[in-house]
Amino acid sequence: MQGNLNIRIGQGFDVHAFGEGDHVMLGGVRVPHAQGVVAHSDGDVVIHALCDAILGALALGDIGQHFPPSDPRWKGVDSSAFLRHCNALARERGWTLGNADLTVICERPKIGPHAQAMRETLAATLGVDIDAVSVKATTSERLGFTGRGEGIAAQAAVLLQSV
Ligand SMILES: Nc1ccn([C@@H]2O[C@H](COP(=O)(O)O)[C@@H](O)[C@H]2O)c(=O)n1
Ligand SMILES: C[C@@]1(CO)OP(=O)(O)OP(=O)(O)OC[C@H]1O
Repeated sequence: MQGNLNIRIGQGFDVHAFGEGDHVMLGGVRVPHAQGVVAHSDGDVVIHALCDAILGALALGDIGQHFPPSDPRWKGVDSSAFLRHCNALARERGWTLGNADLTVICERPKIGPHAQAMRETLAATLGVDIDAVSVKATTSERLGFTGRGEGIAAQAAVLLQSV
């Protein structure tokens, strides 16, 4: 028996096309790369997928409804602000992040060397222990848009638990 423990799950997915630039923001970490991404904000696919997972668990829509791409306030903004907002929505409703499991899908850049920094940064932004945040990566074996190096994708799964 779980007693009075309430839990919610959520999942999120995001994609950005590669474009001009010399780095990509991933999980709040600046990762050097031969290209940047095309986005209204800083284009952090990891944080965007994580925000959508949290919003999904709360049944509160998606990131584009909270931060419309048509709104100039979000132009070039650090996506950590979106994550703090989604985390606050959860806390206000009596939920805390149990854990988040994140997967980055791209051929390049290599994520492994940056995964620990992403975990630390995301855990600090969310106010949770680093053990609650997992960052994984996979190529798509050169198949599809990620395989051709046209863009980068991220998936997120979260569990929220009642405080
Ligand atoms: N952008 C990426 C993609 C993958 N990795 C790591 O490489 C390992 C092998 O990836 P496969 O797609 O061949 O399964 C895997 O363990 C990933 O952690 C990476 O660091 N960056
Ligand atoms: C983050 C927002 C902010 O306007 O824009 P983008 O940076 O383009 O990213 P996307 O993943 O398309 O999510 C929609 C928007 O909420």
